[in-house]
Amino acid sequence: MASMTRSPSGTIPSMEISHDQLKDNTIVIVFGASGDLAKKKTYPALFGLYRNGYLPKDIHIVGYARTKMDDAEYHKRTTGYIKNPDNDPEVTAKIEEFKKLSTYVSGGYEDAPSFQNLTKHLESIEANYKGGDVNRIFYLALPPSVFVPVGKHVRDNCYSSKGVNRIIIEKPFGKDLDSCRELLSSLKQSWTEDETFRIDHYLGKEMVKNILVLRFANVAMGSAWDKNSVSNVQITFKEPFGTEGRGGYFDEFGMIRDVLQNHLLQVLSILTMERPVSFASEDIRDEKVKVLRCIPPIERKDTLLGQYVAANGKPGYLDDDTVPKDSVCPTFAATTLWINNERWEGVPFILKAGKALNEAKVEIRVQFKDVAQGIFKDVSRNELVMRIQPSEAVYLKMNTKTPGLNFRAIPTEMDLTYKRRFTDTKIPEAYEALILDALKGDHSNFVRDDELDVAWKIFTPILHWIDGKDGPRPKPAPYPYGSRGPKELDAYIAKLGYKRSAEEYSWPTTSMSNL
Ligand SMILES: NC(=O)C1=CN([C@@H]2O[C@H](COP(=O)(O)OP(=O)(O)OC[C@H]3O[C@@H](n4cnc5c(N)ncnc54)[C@H](OP(=O)(O)O)[C@@H]3O)[C@@H](O)[C@H]2O)C=CC1
Ligand SMILES: O=C1O[C@H](COP(=O)(O)O)[C@@H](O)[C@H](O)[C@H]1O
Repeated sequence: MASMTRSPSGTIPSMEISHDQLKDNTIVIVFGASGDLAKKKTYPALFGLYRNGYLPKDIHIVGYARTKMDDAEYHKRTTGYIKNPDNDPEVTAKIEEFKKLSTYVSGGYEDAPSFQNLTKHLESIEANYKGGDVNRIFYLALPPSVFVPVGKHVRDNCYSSKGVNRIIIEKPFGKDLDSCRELLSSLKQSWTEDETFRIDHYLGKEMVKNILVLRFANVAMGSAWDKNSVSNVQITFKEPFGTEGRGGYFDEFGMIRDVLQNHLLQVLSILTMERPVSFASEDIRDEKVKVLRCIPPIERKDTLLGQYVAANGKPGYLDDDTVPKDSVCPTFAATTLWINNERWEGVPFILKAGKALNEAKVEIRVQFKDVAQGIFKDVSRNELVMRIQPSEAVYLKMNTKTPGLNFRAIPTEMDLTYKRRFTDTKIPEAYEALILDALKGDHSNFVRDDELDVAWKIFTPILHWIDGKDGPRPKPAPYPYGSRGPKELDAYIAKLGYKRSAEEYSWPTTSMSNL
């Protein structure tokens, strides 16, 4: 458990690690090493930690999957996404070092002998470790359908008898409330809560972590943080690419399970929870669960679904060979959540996410209420925007007098763009931060089982409707690849009280000659 200390500045508390931190004799085993997550995020994050000296001494990484690959192919796949745009020789040399400590074993997910073979490989590495315990971190970069057999086989066949064992599993944790409960209880038969780390990588993102500080270390922010000041909140996830080649996974899960039910709901819970007693993981997660319990299940009338179609030379969702031709799987979803507590009653929280949209952007937009009418008529509303990615930023849209001899209000902003404000800071990738947390044994930024239970309660009825469990499946509205989403979106948001700026808003500079 983490304990609180004062930072050198004496202002923002910092965390002192008193977890079971792994320092040496540790192997990270990546299951699903042939896959998309492994190549795009897990291995680049492991490399980032290695390069900066954060991994335990004598670390080894063992990839495991069914695909047969030789070492050259394995290293090509797992280092292909490591960024080195200028071919920096120091990075190139580190990549070569990294390859030397990474090996691959091929095997199945359902049969004991495959896992026994993996253990032999682990033991051959550990034979060179100098005395003491040997620690094993099992990272399941796999589809949820194999979490249970892999979790069980690893526990039965690969568990280190003299050292720390930890298992990291990826979202989505099940497909609905019942399957999540089943998944959790099956895994609990093999792994303790302390050994289990359920990743939602949005909890590792810098700006998501910053929400706690922005809210609770700023009196000005705290006092405007409720239904008296806030009109509506939008949490938006936009990706400019489709599901190309991932249809096998995506078509079964859809946009709500892929992003809304986990990433965006986590953001919402931190944005709306009450002040935790401390930064200790259980205190934070207690508050998140409390606020989630105030949210009733989403209603059909509060949901807008979409699916992208071919446009701008790009294929539609149904054109992908891995997708059934008649699929009604939503690749876009907007839903509204209501929090029935004293602070938030009546404020709509609009969660929207889509693939194949016009830009890459994840942001939180808190729109405040209209200013009292009278001397100011039709001035724009204040908005606090927290841009999670790309280019982390927080800006507050405010009205200011136009400079000069007139007396007119125009929208401007107070802007904290990280790149400008923190010029020499490298912001860690979410997976770097989370893998390091797991090595330290810190659960603060991982998902607790009761959080999942309440999260699925909110989403299960709407998902069953979309899955066609209680009637015909709803047909998503088509939207062109590269567009802003279904054409119904603007009306959907406006109905919930969102008002666009009265004046044309130009950011970050305004030319007075255009006014
Ligand atoms: N991709 C991403 O950006 C992100 C993914 N995730 C999560 O990570 C997990 C893995 O995702 P991702 O890497 O994209 O998925 P992949 O489809 O790439 O699967 C990973 C690997 O698992 C094996 N696999 C695939 N399908 C099956 C199956 N039906 N049964 C058994 N094994 C299978 C394959 O390895 P082999 O056949 O060689 O054994 C594959 O290379 C998912 O839970 C996803 O939600 C989370 C965040 C981001
Ligand atoms: O979990 C997932 O997240 C990624 C987006 O992650 P990001 O860190 O790049 O925002 C998404 O593409 C994928 O579909 C989903 O499974």
